[in-house]
Amino acid sequence: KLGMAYKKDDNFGEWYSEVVVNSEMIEYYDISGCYILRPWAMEIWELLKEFFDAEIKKLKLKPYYFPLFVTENVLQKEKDHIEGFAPEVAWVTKSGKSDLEAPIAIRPTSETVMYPYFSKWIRSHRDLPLRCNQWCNVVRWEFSNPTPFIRSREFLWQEGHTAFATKEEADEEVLQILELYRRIYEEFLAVPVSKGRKSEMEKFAGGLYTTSVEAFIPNTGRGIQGATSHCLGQNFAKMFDITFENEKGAREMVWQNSWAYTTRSIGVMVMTHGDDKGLVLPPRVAPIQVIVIPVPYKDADTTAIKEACESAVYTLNESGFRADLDTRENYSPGWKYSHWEMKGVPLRIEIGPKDLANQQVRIVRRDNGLKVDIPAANLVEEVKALLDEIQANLLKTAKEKRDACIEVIHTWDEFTTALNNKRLILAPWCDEEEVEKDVKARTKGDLGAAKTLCTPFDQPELPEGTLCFASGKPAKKWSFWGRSY
Ligand SMILES: O=C1CCCN[C@@H]1CCCn1cnc2cc(F)c(F)cc2c1=O
Ligand SMILES: [Mg+2]
Repeated sequence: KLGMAYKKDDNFGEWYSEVVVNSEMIEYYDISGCYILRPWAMEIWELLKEFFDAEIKKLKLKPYYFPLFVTENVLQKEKDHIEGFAPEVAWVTKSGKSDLEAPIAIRPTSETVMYPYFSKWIRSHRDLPLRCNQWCNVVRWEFSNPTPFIRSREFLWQEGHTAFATKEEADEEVLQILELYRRIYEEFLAVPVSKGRKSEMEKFAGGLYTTSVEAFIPNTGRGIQGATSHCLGQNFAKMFDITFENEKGAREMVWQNSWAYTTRSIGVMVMTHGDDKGLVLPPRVAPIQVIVIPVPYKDADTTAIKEACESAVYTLNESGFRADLDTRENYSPGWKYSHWEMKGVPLRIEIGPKDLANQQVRIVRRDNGLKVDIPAANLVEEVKALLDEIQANLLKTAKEKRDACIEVIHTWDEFTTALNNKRLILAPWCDEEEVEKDVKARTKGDLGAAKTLCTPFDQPELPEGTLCFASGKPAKKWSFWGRSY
């Protein structure tokens, strides 16, 4: 079956589920909250990984792989930050018919797995910095509505865990990694994000401070955390006794960071760019950037047409583009156009008898549907220019749409109105946690409460005497507020 049953602006949830399945990214699985990631998704994950891995190698990160399992007592070690998460932890309690001596947890994150060994490996300042990254899956048995890529009980991520002798080094790396996350979203996924700091209430409880890149989904009016980079301070060093002998022979605790992005990033891209024909892929993450389709005619030279298609694909691949051709005899050109539009391929090239005769090809853009006939001789430069333009256009369009959703407010009434209008709210705040809790309580509802998303590093001017929208106390900063995923 071709074409979408749901429209993005009419029924976003159904539209999204249909797009991820029809584009062959996701297959639903018989365990709720678990999904099969098919090649069209995994190839995107691998393109992102290729970029990120190369960048963190420049920052001297080393690849590790730690076990999937954590013992109960080790997991419970970090009491306060775990107890809030306890319901999400998945446990192995049996092997075969027999019970295990003690239940074993499946990692929901790897601090407690790694840090006992950081304590063992770090003795002297010469052992620092320690820079560890692992690509793996994690399991969090969440109960809120599961959504492919966005909220699943198992997901793929990279988790970086580093240790430094000084806070300055840790602070610097937190921001270096956050910039890589911004690049993942804006330069690859063409999704605009805001860099900022989480509030004391929203930060990782086990850490010192949390920074994040925040995206926004206009259709639902919800913010979504794109990635996160924490400075853990010396909290985990204290808990796991991770100390080093400094140059003067004195013992000190290390300063640590941890940071991650996940397969959720793919879902944010789908939600941002998809339309009523299906997926729309930014070229830099498109597994196929150009699909070439022969358009045979009753008495035309089908062999010559096919050869022209093959040579176009060859030329594009030789020039470093991900091009492919669809010569399946059992599907019509029209069917193929819809199929590859559903899969979000940025450019389609059609070659028929007329194109052959005129030594040209017809190129069709997926993002805006524009068709251009170009001389076959200019194929590579035209394709490059079009792909670059599509990449830039997708980010620009998404940024304009997101910015159009931002509403600056100054009073409680303006806040609640903006919230009901699915806006991304920018509000002056007194930075008091009690007020944050109060806003959550006052906005409770079946759509979820409003919360702070982040305090953007890029702060607008805060005029003297500006009051907090919720408490009326002197405002200290501008923060993004809204409902979230
Ligand atoms: O967010 C990151 C980046 C990568 C490494 N971890 C940090 C903090 C993760 C915060 N977090 C998040 N979720 C959790 C869920 C659990 F079931 C659990 F036991 C613990 C946690 C938990 O610690
Ligand atoms: Mg969670």
